[in-house]
Amino acid sequence: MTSTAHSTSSLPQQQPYSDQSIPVGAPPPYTAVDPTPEETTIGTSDDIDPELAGNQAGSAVDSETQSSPAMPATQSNLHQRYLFNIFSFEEAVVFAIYPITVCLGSLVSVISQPDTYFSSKRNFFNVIFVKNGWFWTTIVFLIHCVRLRISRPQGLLMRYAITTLWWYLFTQWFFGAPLMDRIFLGTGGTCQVGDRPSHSGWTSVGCRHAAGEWTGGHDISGHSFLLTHASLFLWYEILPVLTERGPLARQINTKIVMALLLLWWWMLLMTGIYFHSFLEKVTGWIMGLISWAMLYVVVPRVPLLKRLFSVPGV
Ligand SMILES: CCCCCCCCCCCCCCCC(=O)SCCNC(=O)CCNC(=O)[C@H](O)C(C)(C)COP(=O)(O)OP(=O)(O)OC[C@H]1O[C@@H](n2cnc3c(N)ncnc32)[C@H](O)[C@@H]1OP(=O)(O)O
Repeated sequence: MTSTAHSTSSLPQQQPYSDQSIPVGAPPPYTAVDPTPEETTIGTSDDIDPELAGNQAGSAVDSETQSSPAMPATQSNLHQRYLFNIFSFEEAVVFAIYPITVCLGSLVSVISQPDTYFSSKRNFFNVIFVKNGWFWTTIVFLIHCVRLRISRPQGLLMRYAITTLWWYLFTQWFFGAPLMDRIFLGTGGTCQVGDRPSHSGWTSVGCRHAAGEWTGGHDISGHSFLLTHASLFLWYEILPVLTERGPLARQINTKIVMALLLLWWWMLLMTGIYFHSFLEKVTGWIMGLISWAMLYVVVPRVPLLKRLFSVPGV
C-alpha cells in the first residue's frame, strides 16, 4: 500500500494492508512512481520493501486516491467500524455469512431433507476437498500470497502458522486425541465396538478404523469448524485486496480464492442440511471463530502483537 485515502469521514482513516492509522491529509508513506497494473505491492506499511514501493509499486487504490482528494461519502462510510469497533461493513457481512448458513441449513433440514448428490458422505467435493480442507486452504492461501510483494513476510507466516496450529490442535492432535475428540469423550461419548463401550484412548479416526460407532457424546461438527475457520481466515486475508477494487482484485489468484470460498460455503450449507444436530453445528462454528478472534480482533488491539502479526486491513 502506498497512499493515504483522503476522506470526509471524521474517523481516522485506515489503509487496507496497513497497520497504521494515517491522519487525514498526511502525505502517503510511499509514493507510486510507476504503477504497473499487474505487478502491485500490497502488504502492511511495515512489510513493504520501500525500494520496491518507491520504484515500481502502487495499487489501484494508490492511483485512484491520489488523484481524487475527496472520497465519496459512501466509500468513506466503508471505513466505519461497527459492534464495539470490531467490524468494518465488509467484515460484518463476511462474519454473518456462516452463522446464517448454519441456521439456514438446519432450517431446511427440519422442513425436508431432499435426497441429493450432496447427502452422500462419499460425494466428490467432500472426499477430495473438505476431507483435505486444510491442504486446499493452504494451497489457495499460497496462491493469494505469491502475487503480493512483501519484504517482511513474518506477519503473514505467523498468521498462517497460528491458524494452522488451531486447526491442528482441534481436529488432529492435542497431546494425544484432538480437542474435538476429547470434548466428545468428556461429554460421555464412547466408541462402541460390538458390545464393548470404551471411555478412553479413542479418537474418532481410531474408532472408525476399528469399525466402531462413535456415539453418546457431544460430537462437534468438524465440517462446521473447518469450513468456518478456513473461510474466515481466507476472507480476512483477501478482503483488503477486494475492497481496494484494484488490479489485484481482478487477478486469477483472487478468483481462485473466491472459488474455494464459494465451495466452502456450499459445503457448510450441505452440512447444515444433512449432518449433525443443530447444537453440534453451532459449537463447530463457535470453535471455528477462536483463531479468527485472536488474530483479527484481539491482536490488532495489542500494539506489540499488532506489529508482530501485521494484520491486514484492520
Ligand atoms: C506464505 C505462507 C504459507 C506457508 C506455508 C508453507 C507450506 C508450503 C507447502 C505447501 C504444501 C501444502 C501443505 C499443506 C499442509 C496441510 O495442511 S496437510 C493437512 C491436510 N489434511 C487436511 O486438510 C485434513 C482436513 N480434515 C479435517 O480436519 C477433518 O477431516 C474435518 C474436515 C475437520 C472433518 O472431520 P470428520 O471426521 O469428517 O467429522 P465431521 O465433520 O464431524 O463429520 C461427521 C461425518 O459427517 C460427514 N459430513 C459432514 N458434513 C458433510 C458434508 N457437507 N458432505 C458430506 N459429508 C459430510 C463427514 O464426512 C463425516 O463422515 P464419516 O467420515 O464420519 O463417515
